[in-house]
Amino acid sequence: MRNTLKFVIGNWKMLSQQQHALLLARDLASYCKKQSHHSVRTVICPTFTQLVSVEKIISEMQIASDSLALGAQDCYPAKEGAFTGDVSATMLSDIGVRYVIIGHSERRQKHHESNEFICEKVKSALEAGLIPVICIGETLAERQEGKTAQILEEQILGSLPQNFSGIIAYEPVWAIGTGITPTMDELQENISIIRTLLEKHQPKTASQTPLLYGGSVKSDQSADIFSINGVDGVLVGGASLKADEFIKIIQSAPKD
Ligand SMILES: O=C(CO)COP(=O)(O)O
Repeated sequence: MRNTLKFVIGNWKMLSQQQHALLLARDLASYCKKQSHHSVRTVICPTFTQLVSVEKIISEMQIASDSLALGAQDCYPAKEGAFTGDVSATMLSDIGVRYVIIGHSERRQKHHESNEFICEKVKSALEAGLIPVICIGETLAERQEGKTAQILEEQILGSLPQNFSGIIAYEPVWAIGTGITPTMDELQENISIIRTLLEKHQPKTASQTPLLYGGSVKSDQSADIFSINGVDGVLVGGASLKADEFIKIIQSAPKD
């Protein structure tokens, strides 16, 4: 899977109002319907309240799921129960969601999510048949203290269950929403560190694990990011909310 398939995942965060979300989904679905190759998989992750209507658009337009798929931004690690305000992975799967972002730094920081809690979410997503997209990455302070490799190792060790199967997104916290991206050298170095850590801690599945980059990805540098050895895709925030910009990013992915 790693060598050929490229992922372009749009994380809409809590940034899309309903009307905008529906228009965006329609535009992206029309583009993906015309795509003749299936070596690029686009995944869009609207907020919970928009999942059903976006799923309806994708299914009514009969888009092949290997071209455009639906993702959620989080899930709770229990099948059901008295968890006010939460949504389980099974509930997401039941409405046609196929991917779920887990452990985004905005949740790690603003909702105080620990690696252990994230690991429970990953397990529940896998049990529900969803493909988890686990976010890892260092803060600016950790980077400045030279702790990047240590933090990445702690996150990989703590957030991933044994024989993990899913996707990893490297999102340096200081690059999210700031317009700043790592230099290509720094990105190459950190991608290599993550690959080595995966081989060490997840020896059975590391070679099959797609590794994405996220953090201020725009269409003018996405081709460079794709050209980095070991990068299998991008996780896009702000730029995924504009159809033309996001489509340019999809187009910049190498096609086999
Ligand atoms: O957090 C991100 C994707 O999950 C990145 O967001 P931006 O692309 O807006 O920096």
